Amino acid sequence: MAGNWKMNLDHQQAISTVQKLSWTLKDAKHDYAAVEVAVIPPFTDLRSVQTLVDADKLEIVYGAQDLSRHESGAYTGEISGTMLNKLGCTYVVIGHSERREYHAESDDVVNAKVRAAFAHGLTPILCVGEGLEVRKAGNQVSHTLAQVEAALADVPSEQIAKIVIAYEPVWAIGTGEVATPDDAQEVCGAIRRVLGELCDEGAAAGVRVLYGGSVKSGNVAQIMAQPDVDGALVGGASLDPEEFAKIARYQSHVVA
Ligand SMILES: O=C(CO)COP(=O)(O)O
Repeated sequence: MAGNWKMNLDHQQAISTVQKLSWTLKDAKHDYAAVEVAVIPPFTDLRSVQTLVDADKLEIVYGAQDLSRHESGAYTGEISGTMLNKLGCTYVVIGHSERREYHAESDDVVNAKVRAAFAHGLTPILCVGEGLEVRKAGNQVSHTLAQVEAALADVPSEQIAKIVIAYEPVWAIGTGEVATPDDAQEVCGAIRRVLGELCDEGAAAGVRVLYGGSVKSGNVAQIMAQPDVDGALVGGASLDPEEFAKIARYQSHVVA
């Protein structure tokens, strides 16, 4: 379960949020081996989160929301994979729809960033998903698979086996309009099939495919019950540590 904070919470708020998340999960005796918990704060929070996680030996992992495709140099405002690695990041979100839309990130840029992440020992959380027009036309599967294939062009199969893919239908992000469990399964299942073609079926079975878009504690269990949904990339609901802890603990509130 990964919490994408987007442009919310400064470094002081980050410390109290991660502390509360960790206490809540500790009280509930959360099994981190069963459900990994990651936070994805803004760049300016990462050093504070690293210091807290290291000092208190927390099992929560963390990552960044973007990285530069470049190694170093005259790229004002950009952050390299080397820098994120040094901050102890496990993950980096790549190709979020907000970056594709507001920063004109093309599939080529996304592909270069995926390769840069792997080159620096970071696990990409590659975001893909269709907008409303594509969904209305019924082309969500072909659109999303084309994004996956473009993002993974020339990425070696050993690396593809380690990637995390987040299917985030754009019309479900921040709208309260959650995709139905069947909608999520349709595209997540198709993503896994194409991963099987790009590496092999065994490796594809082990890739974590997440769903993202208006996930809350009240709807996460039905989505997680789908065979090809392995986790969630949570936006708004991850800003509240108690709510995010409930999402991570979805197994404890499944009604049998
Ligand atoms: O974009 C998302 C996560 O990356 C989803 O955001 P919301 O959970 O706020 O809809």
